[in-house]
Amino acid sequence: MVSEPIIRFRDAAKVFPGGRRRPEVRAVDGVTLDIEAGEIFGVIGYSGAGKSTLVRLINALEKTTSGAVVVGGRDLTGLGESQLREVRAGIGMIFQQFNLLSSRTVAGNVAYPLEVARWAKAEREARVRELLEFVGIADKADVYPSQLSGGQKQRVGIARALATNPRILLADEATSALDPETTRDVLRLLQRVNRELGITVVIITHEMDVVRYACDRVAVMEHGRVVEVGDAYSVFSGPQAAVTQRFVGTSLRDRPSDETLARLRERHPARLVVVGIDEVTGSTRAISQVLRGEGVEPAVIYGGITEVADKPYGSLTFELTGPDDAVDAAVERLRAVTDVDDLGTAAHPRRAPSLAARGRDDAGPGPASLAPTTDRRPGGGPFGGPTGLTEGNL
Ligand SMILES: Nc1ncnc2c1ncn2[C@@H]1O[C@H](COP(=O)(O)OP(=O)(O)OP(=O)(O)O)[C@@H](O)[C@H]1O
Repeated sequence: MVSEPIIRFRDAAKVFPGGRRRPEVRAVDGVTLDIEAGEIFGVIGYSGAGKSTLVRLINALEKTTSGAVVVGGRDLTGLGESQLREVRAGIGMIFQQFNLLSSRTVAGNVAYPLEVARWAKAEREARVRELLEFVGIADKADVYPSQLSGGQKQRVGIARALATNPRILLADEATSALDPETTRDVLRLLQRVNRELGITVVIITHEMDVVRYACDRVAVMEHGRVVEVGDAYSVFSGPQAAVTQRFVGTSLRDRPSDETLARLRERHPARLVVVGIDEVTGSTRAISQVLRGEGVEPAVIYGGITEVADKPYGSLTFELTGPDDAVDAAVERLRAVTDVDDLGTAAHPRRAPSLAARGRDDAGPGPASLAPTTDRRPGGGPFGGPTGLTEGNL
């Protein structure tokens, strides 16, 4: 039997009414989306896209103005406050700013929801110990939050969110205040929460690397709408919506910008081609075999390959040196195995249309409000990112 999705949005909308000077805001605008039990689901979008509002509809911190949100089979529309409390009891949440109680110790913070739920003291203490072990900070039980690092604070946040055995954990920009290494640690912990405890995790983020590293599926949001949804690999290896292409571009930076290309042409005047790398058609092995043809000398001069959902993705820019007809034949052979953007030669440059859209190293940083935590140096995503084959190290 196929189980019902644990979270369903049915044409859900949340409109914040305008005032005398403010227009109304359609923060969530007609979202239809299923999140399956047991998955790690990412919601990605730039600031103001409606991610936080969407996630607040799940635990009924906001109510839909139209449409429906169904959680664990219960339509939240029309539920009374006591029924909503029951639904909320099955949902944990963690935040960017951790939201810990500064006057309580680590153990006191984790115990708090158990006190509210009236657990007996002995059971409470045992549960707190178990949770602190699970998140790896048992030695900090008696310490106050101010004495903890960001990563440790988020571990406390996770332990607290798990205290009452929720089925769903919502993580709203939970790693945005953390450095790349700590981000990875916290995402690994969320993966353990998912795999070992069977909890459905919903991660809200503006960083593609977070989705790339941790999520099974992803929804891309813009202006309150879900513009693209699917498994993380398909969405990021073949981005359809312009906003998704921007996320891929700012994260990977595997393709040369116009400026970089001009510099590359000075040093590499022969035929340049950008060759797509993916797990199916454009494997590096297939590409190497194709290029081993007669009379052509290939050299990698730019590029980046990264992993999306454990599968390779990116592109390499080659300079192909040799007689024109041999190079033409090599380009045709390449086209048979993968996507190719033919940039021509320094003497006869060609502008590849697909370069305009995807993955250029000058792809804009996004709106000014895009948090500056993403390391945008070529080859250096928050997690080390692509393999870093860029101009500088060739
Ligand atoms: N309580 C509110 N009243 C009025 N407008 C709101 C309210 N909450 C959110 N909005 C507006 O709804 C839109 C979506 O906001 P939301 O916080 O959901 O976006 P987001 O994608 O989470 O962005 P961020 O990461 O910056 O929080 C924004 O234009 C925001 O100003």
